[in-house]
Amino acid sequence: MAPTLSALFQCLPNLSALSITHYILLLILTILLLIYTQTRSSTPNLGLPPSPPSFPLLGHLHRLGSLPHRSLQKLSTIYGPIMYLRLGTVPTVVLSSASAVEKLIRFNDAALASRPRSAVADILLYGSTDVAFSPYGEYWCQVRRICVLHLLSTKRVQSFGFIRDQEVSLLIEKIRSNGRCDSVVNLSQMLIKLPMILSAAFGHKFSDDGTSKAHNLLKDFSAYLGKTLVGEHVPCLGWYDWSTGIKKRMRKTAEGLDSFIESIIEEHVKVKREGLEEGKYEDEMEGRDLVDIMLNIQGNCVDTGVSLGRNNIKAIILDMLFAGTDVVYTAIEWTMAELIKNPQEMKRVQDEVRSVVNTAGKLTEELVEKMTYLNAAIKETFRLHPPVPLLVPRESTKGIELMGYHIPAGTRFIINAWAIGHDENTWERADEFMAERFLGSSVDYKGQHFGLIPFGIGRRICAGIGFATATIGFALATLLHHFDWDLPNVMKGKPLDMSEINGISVHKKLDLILEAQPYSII
Ligand code: HEM
Repeated sequence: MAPTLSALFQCLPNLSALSITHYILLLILTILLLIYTQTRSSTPNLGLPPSPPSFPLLGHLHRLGSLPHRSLQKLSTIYGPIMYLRLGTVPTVVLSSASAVEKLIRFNDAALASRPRSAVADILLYGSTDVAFSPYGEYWCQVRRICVLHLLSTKRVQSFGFIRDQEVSLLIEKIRSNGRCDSVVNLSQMLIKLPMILSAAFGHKFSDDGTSKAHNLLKDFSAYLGKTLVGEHVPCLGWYDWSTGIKKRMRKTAEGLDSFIESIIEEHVKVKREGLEEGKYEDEMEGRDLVDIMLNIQGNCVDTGVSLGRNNIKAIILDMLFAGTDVVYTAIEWTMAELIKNPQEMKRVQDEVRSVVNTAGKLTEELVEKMTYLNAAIKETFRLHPPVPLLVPRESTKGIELMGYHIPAGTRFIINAWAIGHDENTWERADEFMAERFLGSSVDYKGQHFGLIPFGIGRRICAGIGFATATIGFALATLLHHFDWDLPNVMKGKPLDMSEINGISVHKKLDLILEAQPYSII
């Protein structure tokens, strides 16, 4: 399959924003590249995995398209579950099957525990000093440990149960009061205002305005983290990023988020200062939120071995903020969309939730854990719509032998969790939503079953699985218990639009607008 002109243009974002001069420049460049387009296979015989034809200079960048998880999955049906791509100058291996990932992680977890340097993460995450993008090493180990210990451990997650309860009750109240005028609800817009992580991690109450503002910035943050900067991959085309103004826009988003996080930190500093002045502030960690704890550790590396500066703290807060709001909300939205698309599944889940709650008298997180059909529906959604479909890229720190190929150190690894979830070799009727496939099955998403890896795998697996699943399960059970959900009359009989919009987390493109009828026990 020869690379096409239109395919090339797909990889270059925001072309519509370009002037005619840029188009002409690009056209000339493209023609030059086409003149030099070579052979059907660009893989030199170095024992590397199969590779599609490529352009000189751009390599396979143009193959990513606007939804890379889908483009790469299509390519994998031709070139196999392990493919070699050259993204500009960046050697990249893409894995698209459970068995390929299992072989990779079982034997090479440590060699694959680092992240590649990313110019986007450097701009947005204070030089990649957060947990998710920092390279493997002592700093990563310590900051991950701090987050797990003080925010994400099972004990801490349980202790935030009352916050989830409060926030979800508020959401239900908002939907009810909206329903007094109109039973049609923009559920997506309601969900983005669920500020559970804000309250849990930052001990902070935000207005609807505050959470909406933060959410809009986080939406851009996600979109940028999912982008491929041309100049990062092909340094001599760095002018292209400059000409589109993308870096300038990224910096603006970073500044917006910075001032939001500064306000959180400043409030903590003020409370601490006032407390100390009044002799009421105790230094013990128990009961303090993550920001307090990091401020206490700031500049003091005796206990932890790392010294946290203000920017490090902000980077870590941003990680938690993004994962705890945007990614969690994405999962709830996809599950509701699938249940609406599959009314029989909706009925089974809702019958289960209501029967459990009606018997117990009140919904609790312990009860949610026991709701087998609801939990099966959540797993099925993670399979079909992993919120972070390409996980977060890895980079090999030493040479690896994998499936008969030799992959040198310094190679980027993309693991396509979306392709794995849609793989007919692992899943029967893979494109259908069938929650019951998980009933009585031990398959879960905690990194032991390589066919279902929405939270990743190995030592860089998501640190917030407990927080995420407690929030998602409780929010969904409450929504399904309190309301009957359907499409609004004008949309009935039409297929629900499930288009996606790209980012590091992949959202539903269109808001989920539903009719919510309050449920009452007769
Ligand atoms: C549905 C919700 C979520 C999904 C699908 C998700 C998914 C992921 C994925 C795919 C990774 C990369 C794993 C890898 O490289 O193998 C990751 C990393 C991470 N996640 Fe989550 N996540 C979710 C929620 C959360 C929450 C609520 C938090 C914390 C508040 C969190 C904190 C983290 C952190 C700190 C990392 C970086 C781990 C590391 O690099 O060591 N996540 N997550």
